[in-house]
Amino acid sequence: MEGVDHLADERKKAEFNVEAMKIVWAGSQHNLEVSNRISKLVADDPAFRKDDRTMLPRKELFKNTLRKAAYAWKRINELRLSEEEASKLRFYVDETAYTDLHWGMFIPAIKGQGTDEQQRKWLPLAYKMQIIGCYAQTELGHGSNVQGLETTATFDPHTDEFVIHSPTLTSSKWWPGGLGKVSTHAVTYARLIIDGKDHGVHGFIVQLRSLEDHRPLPGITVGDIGMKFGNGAYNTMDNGVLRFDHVRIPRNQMLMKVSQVTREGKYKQSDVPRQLVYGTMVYVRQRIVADASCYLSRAVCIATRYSAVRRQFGSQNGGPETQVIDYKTQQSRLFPLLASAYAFRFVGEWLEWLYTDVMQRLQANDFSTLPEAHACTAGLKSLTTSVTADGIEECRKLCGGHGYLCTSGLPELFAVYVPACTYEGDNIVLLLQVARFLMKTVSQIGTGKQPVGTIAYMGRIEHLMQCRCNVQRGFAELSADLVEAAVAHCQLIVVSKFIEKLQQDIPGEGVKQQLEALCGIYYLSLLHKHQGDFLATSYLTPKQSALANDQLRALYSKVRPNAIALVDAFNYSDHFLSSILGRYDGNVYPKLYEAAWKDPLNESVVPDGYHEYVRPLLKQQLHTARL
Ligand SMILES: CCCCCCCCCC/C=C\C/C=C/C(=O)SCCNC(=O)CCNC(=O)[C@H](O)C(C)(C)COP(=O)(O)OP(=O)(O)OC[C@H]1O[C@@H](n2cnc3c(N)ncnc32)[C@H](O)[C@@H]1OP(=O)(O)O
Ligand SMILES: Cc1cc2nc3c(=O)[nH]c(=O)nc-3n(C[C@H](O)[C@H](O)[C@H](O)COP(=O)(O)OP(=O)(O)OC[C@H]3O[C@@H](n4cnc5c(N)ncnc54)[C@H](O)[C@@H]3O)c2cc1C
Repeated sequence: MEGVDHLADERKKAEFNVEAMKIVWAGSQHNLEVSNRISKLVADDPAFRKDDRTMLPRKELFKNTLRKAAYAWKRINELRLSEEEASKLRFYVDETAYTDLHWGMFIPAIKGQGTDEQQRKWLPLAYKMQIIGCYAQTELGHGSNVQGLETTATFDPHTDEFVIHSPTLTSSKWWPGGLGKVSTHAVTYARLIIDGKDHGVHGFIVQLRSLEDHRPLPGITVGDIGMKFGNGAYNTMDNGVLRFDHVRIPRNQMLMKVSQVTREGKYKQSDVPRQLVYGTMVYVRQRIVADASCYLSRAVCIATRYSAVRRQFGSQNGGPETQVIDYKTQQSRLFPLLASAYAFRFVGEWLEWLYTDVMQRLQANDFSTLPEAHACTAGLKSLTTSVTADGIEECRKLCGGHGYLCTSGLPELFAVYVPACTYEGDNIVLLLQVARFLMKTVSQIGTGKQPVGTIAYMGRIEHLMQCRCNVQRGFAELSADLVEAAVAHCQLIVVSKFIEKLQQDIPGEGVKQQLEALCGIYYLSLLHKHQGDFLATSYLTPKQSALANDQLRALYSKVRPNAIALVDAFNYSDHFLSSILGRYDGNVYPKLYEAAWKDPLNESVVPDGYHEYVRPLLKQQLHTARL
């Protein structure tokens, strides 16, 4: 019934202060306040309706996204929202759009790789959205292999310009978000050619479309690459294709913080690592880790609330059937994901600190932690997006048949999220980077260079030092095993940061105890999943492994009465969750039934097509029956 909280009894079971946990999840009282205010602003505004997305044809869907982005920008300016509040508003609008790349990559690329003069010129235009940018790196023929990109930027000393060109079909830029129909400019990655010499991949600001009539500029061929996975989902984004036919740009539009080209055509490499040209990807990868905890927590919130509402089997003497959340199988699938959502939240906070620290060190020309930052951002992006994508799908399955309905919110959540395993770096390619970092660390053990930070534990690998085995032995041959080692390394980082979080002062009655239980579930579920490795290497005895499993089950029982309160602490509105199964009030069945009749297919009792295609069939069958 309307107005009744069908989960009230569950909420009464909570053994901790939910409001205090909301602050832990938000990161601070201030963050919680801003989230509450902006989330309500969006939820209360019908202009931000999103329950129709999966039913709109693509052109209508995309125009609707443009409308929402323009309206959001209007509200941001009317309300004079800060950058933090504006970012929160785009988050709660919850619709992938060209603005993600304008704010999330185009601007960071200029800030990270542009000179002060270039930043002064371009950032004010971008902040006012007087230009709209995208990040055009990937090509039809190359994405992972950045050094294999084919687009060229040839310096012309006669005109002091670069000539940007797409020499082959495979050099066509392909995938950049916002490129297909909206962006007026791109940070484009191309091979710098001076006097016939190839200096490798560098970033260039290139205008693509007229600021007067939005038509492509001379030499520019640009469009959308077509429909992607799922209805609605990522089809609100205009991922594009772009070709250059000898497009000329001024020399000062090469991003020159990392390296420069003088008027005379002399190439100068600053005394900074060339990898800083990859800096924008590192920035986004660390943000994607925080993003993963948001997506995973949304799916877990839906599946947990529905698991408490859903009853199936187990009725005693006509009493109520058993809540499916009480089945140990349901708990063993759901609670590790709940624990992972919290774990990723905390490792995301730490990674943001690591990234900020590296950026501050770069200011002082201290590049000592850049390799660790690359390995951590690459590895944790890979780990958290893989677990989150698989976790959203598991949450769909945890909801049985109703999880497959669009009104559950889970199919679209999965379709929107799953490319995160690929963009900003294919997850396996990134894990290979971590593996390379680990092997390099091992090769340095015994040379006096003690591992520190997240690899400090490797300093204790005595046996590797003694055998001095050829650590470079067949990296390619052993790469699958090395990828598993990389995953384990990243999981250790997540566990370590969860434990470090618990060592902080955490206010609120019972809050720390709940987080300790979730931390235990996180690492014991990993131990259970990988117990073969621990047993094979004698790190665990069979008895210890059995004890760990017993403790894991005991922790499930400890979390069970708090499960609903633990997902309430995510503080997601019904609008943001956009899920009948995940409604705060648990009023699922009446709302599912109500929603079904709103489907366009039910606008007519007899479906279009009956008279052309069904009735003749029936009549034919009737005729046969008479024979
Ligand atoms: C609340 C809101 C949150 C919002 C969240 C944000 C969400 C926004 C997402 C929007 C959606 C989509 C956007 C998507 C954008 C994109 O996909 S952009 C394109 C991304 N492409 C990639 O990631 C390509 C992946 N490939 C690479 O990174 C490199 O090519 C690779 C690292 C694989 C290989 O590098 P190479 O230079 O070829 O060579 P290698 O020999 O391997 O490395 C040499 C050396 O350099 C070190 N290295 C490599 N990369 C980095 C780096 N990024 N930083 C620092 N150091 C780096 C490497 O470790 C080697 O060092 P060594 O000492 O010699 O071992
Ligand atoms: C939704 C979406 C949005 C995107 N947005 C942007 C954007 O805004 N800007 C942009 O520039 N790009 C963007 N991209 C492109 C994205 O960055 C690339 O698709 C991604 O980096 C993967 O590269 P790839 O497609 O070349 O994959 P590939 O590298 O071709 O991967 C194919 C397979 O090969 C494997 N593989 C590749 N190399 C190795 C190796 N050395 N060893 C072992 N296995 C290997 C991979 O693991 C994978 O299994 C986007 C992509 C998507 C899906």
